[in-house]
Amino acid sequence: MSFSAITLEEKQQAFAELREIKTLLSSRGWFPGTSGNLSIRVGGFAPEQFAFAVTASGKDKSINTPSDFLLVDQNGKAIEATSLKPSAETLIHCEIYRATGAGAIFHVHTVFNNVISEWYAERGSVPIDGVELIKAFNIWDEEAQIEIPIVPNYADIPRIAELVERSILPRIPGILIRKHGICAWGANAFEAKRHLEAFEFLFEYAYRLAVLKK
Ligand SMILES: CSCCC(=O)C(=O)COP(=O)(O)O
Ligand SMILES: [Zn+2]
Repeated sequence: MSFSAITLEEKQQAFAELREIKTLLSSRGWFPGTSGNLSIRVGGFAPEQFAFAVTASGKDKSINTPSDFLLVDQNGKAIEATSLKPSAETLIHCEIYRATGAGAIFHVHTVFNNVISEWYAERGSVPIDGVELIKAFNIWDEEAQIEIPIVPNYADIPRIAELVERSILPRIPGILIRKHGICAWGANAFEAKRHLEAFEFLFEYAYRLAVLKK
């Protein structure tokens, strides 16, 4: 398979966008202990054109270096010669791209997303009722009620990836992995960031409400 369709300019632009979002999210403490990963799609949707830029595995995401990102194909394999390893969770990104046609996927571990995923684990979703920020998902119903899906966490990433793909809900641009973190996506980096921020706001809201109700 040839990826000559991806220009150096496209690659550099995707890496620059990833660097910018990585720096911002890191300043919020959303990549504790090297956790988290980010990706942006490059090229078209035909299998021979499909590729995405993804964070390299195990890096301290609060530091910017010349070797933070690489390009991978639809199966998560590097498409250029590199000593870098793609994120250990790249297969989850592959499945989300396949299922949604997204342009960017951001994954972060926070205390609020971990606690709320455990609190609602048996229900299998986090309920959110009538909160204004649901509109960040382009859901404009009066007093909208949504459920944010939760999947179990496994050591075997392909197992998580398969479950994620099966659990995606059409209106909800994200999925929680239990006691692990959130994957949020969008048509591009701007939208994926908006969705991620809305999820994190809603998780904190749900957490604080649950505490007050106790
Ligand atoms: C110490 S974080 C454990 C792995 C993980 O959940 C994660 O998000 C980071 O993995 P990566 O390979 O993308 O660095
Ligand atoms: Zn993770």
